[in-house]
Amino acid sequence: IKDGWFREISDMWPGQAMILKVNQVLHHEKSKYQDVLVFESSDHGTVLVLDNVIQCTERDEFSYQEMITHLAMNSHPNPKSVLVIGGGDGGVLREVVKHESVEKAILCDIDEAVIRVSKKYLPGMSIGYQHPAVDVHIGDGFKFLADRKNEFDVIITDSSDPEGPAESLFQKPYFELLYGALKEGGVITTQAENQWLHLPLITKLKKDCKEIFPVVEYAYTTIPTYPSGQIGFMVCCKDASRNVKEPLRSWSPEEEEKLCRYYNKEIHRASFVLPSFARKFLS
Ligand SMILES: NCCCCCc1nc2ccccc2[nH]1
Repeated sequence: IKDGWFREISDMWPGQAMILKVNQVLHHEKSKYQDVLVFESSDHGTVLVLDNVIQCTERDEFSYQEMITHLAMNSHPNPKSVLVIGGGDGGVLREVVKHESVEKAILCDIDEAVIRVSKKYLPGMSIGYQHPAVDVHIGDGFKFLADRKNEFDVIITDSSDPEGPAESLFQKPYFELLYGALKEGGVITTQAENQWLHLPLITKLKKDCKEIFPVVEYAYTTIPTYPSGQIGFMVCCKDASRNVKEPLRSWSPEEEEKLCRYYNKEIHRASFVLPSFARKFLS
């Protein structure tokens, strides 16, 4: 932080940077895995930063949390057991428990510092931890999945970027583990980066997933404080007949209004519609 501004400079998005005005640093520590920073911004609420990369801001986190969650949950007929890998802020859990069918929601994040800090400084997201169906496991998601077979209806990988502790969550062996941990008809979503910045990575990711899952589709959401203002998801299903581009279940318009600020059944469909420069690599 210099002269009261935070700059998100990274070689993952060369030559560009999001810059946010800092009112006050609330917390800064070196955890076992990464540098953890929380600051009060002038206009985007409280901001969580891991290794100098913005993970979420109070102003726009709902876009990402709702889409990564409901694209999966509403593509499943009756999700009862759900696993979240990463997502230590608790925002995805907050979204998962909006579905009455959920009987068990487990969150596995490698870094206890992210959970601790989110509970203290991000109450609007960490509220997800309070639900009775929720269990928390601190550890490597990769290892957690290795001995779980045929256990989950939905698995959401809310990871940070490939540079850092989440590196293994972007490689084919991880998707093999996801496939094995899912029950039949299971659905996954993963944080799958930005089509303007990471098209080769996303293309490789889709190729790897298609060698494992019969249904693989890339969708994206708009989120102003992520690099280039949007981020995508890989949505996969074990059931070859499932069309994940259409919500299998949906709330009424009134319920949608009450429950979500970004997700709705129309944007579920729209989020899979890609610009031509990306579609030709991701069809
Ligand atoms: N450069 C885009 C980064 C996307 C990060 C998504 C995200 N936000 C998170 C917050 C807490 C823990 C894990 C998280 N994963």
